[in-house]
Amino acid sequence: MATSESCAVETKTLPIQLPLDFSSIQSVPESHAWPESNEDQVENNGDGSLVLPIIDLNDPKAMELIGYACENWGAFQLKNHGISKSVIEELEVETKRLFDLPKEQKLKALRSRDNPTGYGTFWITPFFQQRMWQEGFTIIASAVQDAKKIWPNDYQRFCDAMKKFEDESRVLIEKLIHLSFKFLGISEEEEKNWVGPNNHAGAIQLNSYPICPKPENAMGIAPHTDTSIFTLLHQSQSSGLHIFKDGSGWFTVPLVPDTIVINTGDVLHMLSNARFKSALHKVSVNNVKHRYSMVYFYRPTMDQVVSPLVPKNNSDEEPRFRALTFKEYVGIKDKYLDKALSIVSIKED
Ligand SMILES: O=C(O)CCC(=O)C(=O)O
Ligand SMILES: [Fe+2]
Repeated sequence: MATSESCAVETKTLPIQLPLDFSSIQSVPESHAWPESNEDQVENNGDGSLVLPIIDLNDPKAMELIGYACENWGAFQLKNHGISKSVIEELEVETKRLFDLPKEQKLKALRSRDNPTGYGTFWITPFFQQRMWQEGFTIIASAVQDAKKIWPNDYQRFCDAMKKFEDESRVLIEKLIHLSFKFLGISEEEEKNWVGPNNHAGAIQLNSYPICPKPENAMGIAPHTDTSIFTLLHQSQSSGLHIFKDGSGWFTVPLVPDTIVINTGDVLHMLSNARFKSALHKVSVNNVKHRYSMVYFYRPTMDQVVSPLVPKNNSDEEPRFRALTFKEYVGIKDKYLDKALSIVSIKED
């Protein structure tokens, strides 16, 4: 991974808020009550007519299928993704070991204004009045520093599990970049600027959603898009991720054994000149199972310039976004959240 300076997931300007001590909670407190959270949570795929694509990476048509999914959904579930079962198992064990600790223990690695890594609430929390039913742990570059604060003598297995997850995730995402760039007609020469150790920054986000006494009144994570190129996500124990499809509404991403969820983020949306969606997604909670998710974000480095790559191959198409460094985009997103993409878009006269 790159240095922490070059891939902050969290902002340095927003206030730090403490997660709730879920272990002692019997009801949803006022601070965490979302009266309307479920009003728009209608299932649209109940009749099975339209479901998030499940793609086999070994399919000879994988490139077209991935391109089609990115254009229409901004997301898909992937089979034969190459992330080993043992890596996922260790990741689950270590994530659970972390979040099962008493709150005081986790607070030893609480994020601060100057350090965007470690334990805390989801980064969009300050944008909402109500709080979310979630606690998280962010890893940038290396987990060692934060893990040592929590387990001074027993941090290595946590760090090893995270490193293996990151290494295999990176390999997979670079394959997906190759296929999706090819689909978009972006040259292999250009692709070299977006892959490899010096041209990306990775981050891991571990999320825990404890059992909630009144899930219809709570929100796991509020709707947002990721700032990444691609995001890779493993949902553990229970489904709960929902993706918004234009013209149709919210879809639940079911738990499908041996698949991993992939979604496109804001940067790929911009690179593709808005041909690929940046998937709007949110998380619901439940009253039966403690849910966990383990997420890997593949992002550019802070100094990389993001601008639409497609028009270079197609002179008829006007760029829809202005060129800016990734650092500038992260700053805009930290300030304006869901308005960020429209702020950097070039308005038609
Ligand atoms: O828990 C999930 O399924 C989604 C998490 C998420 O959206 C994120 O970490 O950005
Ligand atoms: Fe997300």
